[in-house]
Amino acid sequence: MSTDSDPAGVGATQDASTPAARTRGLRKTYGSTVAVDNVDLDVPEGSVLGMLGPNGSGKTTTIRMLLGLVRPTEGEAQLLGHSMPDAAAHALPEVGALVEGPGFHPFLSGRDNLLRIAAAEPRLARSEIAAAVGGALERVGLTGAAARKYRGYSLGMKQRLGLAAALLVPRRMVVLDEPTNGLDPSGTREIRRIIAELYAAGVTVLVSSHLLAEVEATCTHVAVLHAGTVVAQGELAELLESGSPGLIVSTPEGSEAVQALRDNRILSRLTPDGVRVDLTTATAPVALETLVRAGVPVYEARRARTGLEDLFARLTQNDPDSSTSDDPADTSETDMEAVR
Ligand SMILES: Nc1ncnc2c1ncn2[C@@H]1O[C@H](COP(=O)(O)OP(=O)(O)OP(=O)(O)O)[C@@H](O)[C@H]1O
Repeated sequence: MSTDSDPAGVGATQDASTPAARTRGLRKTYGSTVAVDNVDLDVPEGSVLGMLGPNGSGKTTTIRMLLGLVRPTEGEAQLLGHSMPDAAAHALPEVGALVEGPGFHPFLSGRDNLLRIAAAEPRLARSEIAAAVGGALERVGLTGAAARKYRGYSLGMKQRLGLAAALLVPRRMVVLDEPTNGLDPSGTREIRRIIAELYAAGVTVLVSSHLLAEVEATCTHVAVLHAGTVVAQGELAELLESGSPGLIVSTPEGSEAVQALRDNRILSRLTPDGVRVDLTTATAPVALETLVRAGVPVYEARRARTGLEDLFARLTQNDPDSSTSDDPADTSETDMEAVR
């Protein structure tokens, strides 16, 4: 952490309780387009925070402001305690980032591109460069393609190379903008593994995604963006548990089902998805047994969406680019690939 004299007032003032990244009243406009509006984001130190939002919700713009690549129209952005973009030189050496357009040279091989980036990395001694590049290529599964020219790489290989560049040296924080974009299912699994490794090593990770299932699989915290604004934020487990637990029962006799449950003091209501049983008033087996005993045919019973799932489904239901499977746990990796 920097303790340099700081006449511009842009240096770090960070203790253990300070978030690794923080924004207050962050806003960015492009002409009449409001890309980000009044965003207050906290990325706790040591967390994996998923910035979740449909396409165009402001994820990339927020990340770019945090990394000092774009100057906010209004508000503040702090990275590792440093004000961005003014103190970028203090914060960025400790941050690895994968953002759009990483600027690789098309006619150089993957390895040579990384060697160029590694040569400009102040934290790597000359004698360490070859091993760092080899290690990063290995980590993202690109060793076999390292000698091929970048321009021949698939989108997934380009993503992997960008990730390798972000992981050339150990970092305090890693920022990944849609890292699974263009990856096949095995590539997606590798990204999850790398994020889990970073988390285990105490590295703070900020990762954006437009898929709830993706965030559920990798993150400890989540911030949901919609139309440039944070609409929900907190620990993933808490947000997933928000809302009362419920069971959705599919039956052609909905009214009879609700009546039978009511006769047994079990709360339920008819919804477009089926009969929603309030599981604070009975367990699922008891509710189902009640229905069966009353002669109500039960075609299917499944867990109702949590508050977060509900919220995200509502935000994305008109977005053709987003996966809106009824049950996000069902979103297969093939689906994830298909929606990009
Ligand atoms: N340089 C720019 N000039 C004009 N408009 C922009 C610019 N960058 C972003 N926008 C607009 O700001 C809004 C937010 O874009 P942003 O890329 O931050 O969203 P996103 O959530 O990252 O979306 P995606 O997942 O599609 O990348 C969009 O309406 C976008 O068109």
